[in-house]
Amino acid sequence: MKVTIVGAGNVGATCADVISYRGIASEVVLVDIKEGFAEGKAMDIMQCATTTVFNTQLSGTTGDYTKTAGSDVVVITSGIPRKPGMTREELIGINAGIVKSVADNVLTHSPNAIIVVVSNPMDTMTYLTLKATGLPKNRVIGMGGALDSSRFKYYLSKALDKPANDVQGMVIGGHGDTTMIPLTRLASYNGVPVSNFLSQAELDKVAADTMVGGATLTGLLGTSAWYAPGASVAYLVDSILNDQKRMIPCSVFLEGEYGQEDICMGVPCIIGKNGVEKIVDVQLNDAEKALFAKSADAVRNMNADLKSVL
Ligand SMILES: NC(=O)C1=CN([C@@H]2O[C@H](COP(=O)(O)OP(=O)(O)OC[C@H]3O[C@@H](n4cnc5c(N)ncnc54)[C@H](O)[C@@H]3O)[C@@H](O)[C@H]2O)C=CC1
Ligand SMILES: O=C([O-])CC(=O)C(=O)O
Repeated sequence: MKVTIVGAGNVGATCADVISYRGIASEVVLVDIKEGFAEGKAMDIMQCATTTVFNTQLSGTTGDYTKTAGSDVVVITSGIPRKPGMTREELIGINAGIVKSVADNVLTHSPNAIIVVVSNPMDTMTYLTLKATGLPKNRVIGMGGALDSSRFKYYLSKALDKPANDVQGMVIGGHGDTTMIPLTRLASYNGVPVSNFLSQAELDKVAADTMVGGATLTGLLGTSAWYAPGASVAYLVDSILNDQKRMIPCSVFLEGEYGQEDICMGVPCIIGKNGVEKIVDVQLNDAEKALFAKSADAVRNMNADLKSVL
């Protein structure tokens, strides 16, 4: 199976690295516009083949999309990341044009690919990709919920003082500092509701920390995060390529689900070889429904800014 990753920067290269050493795909092509950059990243990762022990064939190209031909999955990470103090939404002006032209280029050579959108503001970039390409909705998937959920589980595990892998939880809604919805009511420690162990104030803090998880890292690092984002993309790609049918919150096109239409937002999805195979309808309570509607209003406002590119 072949994966193309456009953008060989922090997130793209990390994703290529994880896909390679975990043997998720047989071939990975990295594409970037910076001369020699994707080639260099691919060569560096390939030189891990005998130490981390993998057989994935990784190559890089400066903008030659013929090398991406026949990809099963294309990941779009090209664009600028935010700096401390910025929101993801502020990136739309530059990233919309980049994402649209990249989507056109990849589809010319891989007309059957499933596209995973990572560039921010991710929900709006996913909507743009869907509208600009006219692809069926199962083949355009925004990655954000997998990452936000892994951060949620990290903060829950810290509050519980228990291993993160014993914690279950999910974040839905928009992938923004104020639009994410960590579902604390449904989170569990090995099946036992976390409310058995944590007070409401502790749960509220976990939710608040999760929502600004990306901003916290941006403040610490000077640019946005990449290890967990890259690994989260690889996790999603694994479920597609290996038809794992995992339930992963992803930003997908809604047509009435969760009370929303004509928008891409994070909801739990079954992800398999056909991309989005099902949207799982989780019964939200009234407070969660209100948060989802508010989140949708914010994402819809952002989508309105796409008028000049669509
Ligand atoms: N959805 C999510 O959960 C996450 C999204 N992001 C977003 O992913 C994007 C990438 O972040 P980083 O990798 O940290 O940035 P980065 O700056 O390290 O890498 C971006 C790369 O894209 C390349 N690029 C720009 N225009 C291009 C084009 N037209 N064609 C091919 N390559 C092009 C740049 O040369 C650069 O190497 C940002 O928009 C960031 O906000 C980052 C983390 C998580
Ligand atoms: O915070 C950012 O700008 C990058 C991102 O989406 C994340 O790490 O969640």
